[in-house]
Amino acid sequence: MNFLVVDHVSHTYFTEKAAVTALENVSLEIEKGEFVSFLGPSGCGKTTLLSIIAALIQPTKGSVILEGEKVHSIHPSVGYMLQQDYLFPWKTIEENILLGLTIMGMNSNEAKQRALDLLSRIGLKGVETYYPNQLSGGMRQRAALVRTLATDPKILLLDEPFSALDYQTKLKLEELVWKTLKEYKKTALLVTHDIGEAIAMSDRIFLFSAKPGRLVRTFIVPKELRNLSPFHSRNHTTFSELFQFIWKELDSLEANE
Ligand SMILES: Nc1ncnc2c1ncn2[C@@H]1O[C@H](COP(=O)(O)OP(=O)(O)OP(=O)(O)O)[C@@H](O)[C@H]1O
Repeated sequence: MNFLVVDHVSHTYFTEKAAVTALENVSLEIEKGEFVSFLGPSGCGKTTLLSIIAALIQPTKGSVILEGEKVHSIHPSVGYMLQQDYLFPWKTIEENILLGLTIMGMNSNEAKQRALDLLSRIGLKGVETYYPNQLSGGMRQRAALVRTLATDPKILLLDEPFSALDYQTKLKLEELVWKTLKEYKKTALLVTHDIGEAIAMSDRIFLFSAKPGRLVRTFIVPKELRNLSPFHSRNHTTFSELFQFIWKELDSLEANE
C-alpha cells in the first residue's frame, strides 16, 4: 500500500469573472519516508495540490488517500511549513511552539519535552524566551520547523519555506531541514521554483505544466545524490547533468505557455 495517493485530482476555482482550472487529472503516489518536490512554472497548481492534500480545500474531482483512508477534513497527520513563518509576534518562541501543541490537544509534558528537545537539536537552545522579532529570518524559519515537527505529523508540506531567505541562510536551512527530516523519518512534499533545491533535497521530482496544471514528468533523483545531504549533492557531477536536463524541460514548458 502506498503511503499517500493522489488519485485523478482536478481542481477548478470559480470566481465571479471566470473559472480557473488549476489542476487537471493529477495522479501520483508517494512512499512513506520519501522526500519529493513539486516543480513547475508559476501558476501550475503546486500550492493548490498541497492545499488539497492538507484538506484545506476539497478537489473538484478525484481524491487523496493517506494510509488507505480518504482525506476528508483537516487532520493532525499533516504539518505545514510556509514561506512566512507565521509565528505570533506577541508570544515567545517557546509559547509559539507550545501553542501549536495545545491547539492540537497535545498538552502533555512529553509533548512539551519533545518541543524543547527539538529546539535544542535545531540550534535554538537559549532563545526560548525571545520574541520572533528578536530573531533572524533563518532562526524564525528554524523555529517554524520546530513548531511543525513538535506535533509529530506523518507528512510535512513545505511550501517554498526557503524562498524568502538570503542564499547562504537558505543553503544552511536546506541542510538542516533535510537532515532533521531524515533523522525523524518523515515524509515530505516540497513546493519550489528552484531546480537545484529540488534535486539537492528530493528522492523524486514531479514536474508540472501550467494552464491547466498537469503532471508532465517524474524524475527519480539518482541514488548517488539521494544519499548525500543537499550541500554535498550540489557538488556532485551528476547534479549538474540532472539540473541541465530539468532546466531544458522546464524551459520548453514555459515556452509552450
Ligand atoms: N483562491 C483562488 N481563486 C481563484 N483562482 C485561484 C485561487 N488560488 C489559485 N488560483 C489560480 O489557480 C492557479 C494555480 O495557482 P497555485 O497558487 O496553486 O499555483 P502555484 O504553482 O503554486 O503558483 P506559484 O508558483 O506562482 O506560487 C493559478 O492560475 C491561480 O491564479
